[in-house]
Amino acid sequence: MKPKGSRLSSDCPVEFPKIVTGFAEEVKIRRQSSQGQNVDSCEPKSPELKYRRQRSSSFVNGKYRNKDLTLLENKKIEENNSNSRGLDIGIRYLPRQRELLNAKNGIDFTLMVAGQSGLGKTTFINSLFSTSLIDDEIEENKPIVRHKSVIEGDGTHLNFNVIETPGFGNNMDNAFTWRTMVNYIDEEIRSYIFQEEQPDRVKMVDDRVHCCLYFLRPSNKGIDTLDVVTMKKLAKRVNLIPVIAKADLLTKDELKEFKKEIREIIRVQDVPVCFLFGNDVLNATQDIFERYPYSIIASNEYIINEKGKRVKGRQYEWGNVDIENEKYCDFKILQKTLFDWHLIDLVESTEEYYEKCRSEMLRTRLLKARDCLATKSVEITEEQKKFLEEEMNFDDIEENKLKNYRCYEIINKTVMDKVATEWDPEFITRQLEAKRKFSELSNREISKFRDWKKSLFMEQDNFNQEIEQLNHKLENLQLECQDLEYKLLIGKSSNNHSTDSATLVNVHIKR
Ligand SMILES: Nc1nc2c(ncn2[C@@H]2O[C@H](COP(=O)(O)OP(=O)(O)OP(=O)(O)O)[C@@H](O)[C@H]2O)c(=O)[nH]1
Repeated sequence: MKPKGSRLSSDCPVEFPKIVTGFAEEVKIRRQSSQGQNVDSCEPKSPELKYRRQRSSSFVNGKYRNKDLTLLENKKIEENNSNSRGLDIGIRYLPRQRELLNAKNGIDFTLMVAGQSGLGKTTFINSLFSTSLIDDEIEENKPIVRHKSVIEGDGTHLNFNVIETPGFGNNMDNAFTWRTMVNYIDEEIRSYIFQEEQPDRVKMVDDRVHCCLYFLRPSNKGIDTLDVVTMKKLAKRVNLIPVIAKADLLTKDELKEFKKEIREIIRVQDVPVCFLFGNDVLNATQDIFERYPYSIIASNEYIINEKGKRVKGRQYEWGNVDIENEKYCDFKILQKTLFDWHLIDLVESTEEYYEKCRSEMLRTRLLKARDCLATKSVEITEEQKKFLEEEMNFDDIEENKLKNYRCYEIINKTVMDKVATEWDPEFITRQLEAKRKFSELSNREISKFRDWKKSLFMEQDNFNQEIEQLNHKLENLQLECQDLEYKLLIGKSSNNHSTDSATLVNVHIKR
């Protein structure tokens, strides 16, 4: 059984992180490879990118010295600087101080692994570090599972969160399966905005998603519609990087073709990769745009590679595959992209996106306050109503200054959650569908009622006609009776010879 606290449902914000002790080993591997052959082939060409990588790398490793120089040379530079008679006292040490501070505080990084079931997402996460972060027993009934870990190494640490989406795409109707992930990403942003408004911000939980690796099934038949739709939805709110899972199931040529095909589909379908980077850092992050989709082979098993080293790899009847060998897949490059080269780019771009969401949400709250005065869609007290009516200027929001905060208080998280639900595409589609069904049903009932009314009128007509015919018959019978009576009277009078002719005439006239 998995240890309690390492995996919790999305609705529980309090978690106990898992501390990974194997990171030092991982750093060592990284250092070895940075001096060795593997990384050389993917050295950045532009000086800017080189600088950014150095910056990211020295940050992650907790270093604040120039990596190209020895410790002694660094010390000499420092001494020279301190002997420069105060001429260069200034801001030149700020970056170093910032690096030290970052190294001390560590950094929060949340990675979402999305994609259809069984593509090796869990195995990939567990392959990243020398210790497994996720236990294999997954509770299928939870749509979002969060794993928290603290990765320690070289005097700094990384609060690494992994968001898994087990069972994605397993439903009969997958029309809105993407909504769970999209809602999670949006909700984390929303809840961070509201946490920032709290007086005590020490215990803030930051689970904003910085990057989403989207796992694509290895095939030579393109991408499923579900994957295209989901990537489209995710790409607008998170740095999305598509990856080809289980790349060992394709031959080298098939993999090359499949990569080309995916790039074409992504271009045609307009799915932006790492959308939050914007254009400013495009040069620095160009390698992601050039390389995607990354092909991955993942494994938690160890093998002995060609150099006799114990490495993570997969064993086949025909031989072994070292997953870190760039000849077979992009596992190592992706690992470096995420943790060595672009970690800060991913976090900072998400921060920028968050700022945009924040200002958008605050504006929405003010507009909602104006709407609720007009439509009474939110329950507010008389006092609040008076404040909104008399003191707020909704035409020029900036004019209100601090009064806006009072308004934010009235339109709180509960109201915004309701608004989010009302804007939810599934909610809207289901609402429209329900309306359509209701109108279909009521139209059917109305037409049934009309038919029934018509048949009733027809029956009534028939009855009226029958009544008329019966009346007619009755009248005829009455006439016949009177005729008979008359004839009877005439017969009697001729027999008696005393019949008063005037009376007979009267009777006849009456008839
Ligand atoms: N051939 C091959 N098999 C892999 C690879 N990665 C993972 N697997 C295998 O695929 C199976 C499923 O892997 P998981 O990591 O559980 O897949 P998942 O995407 O997490 O699955 P869900 O949790 O259901 O979403 C396991 O048997 C893994 O050993 C790979 O790169 N190549």
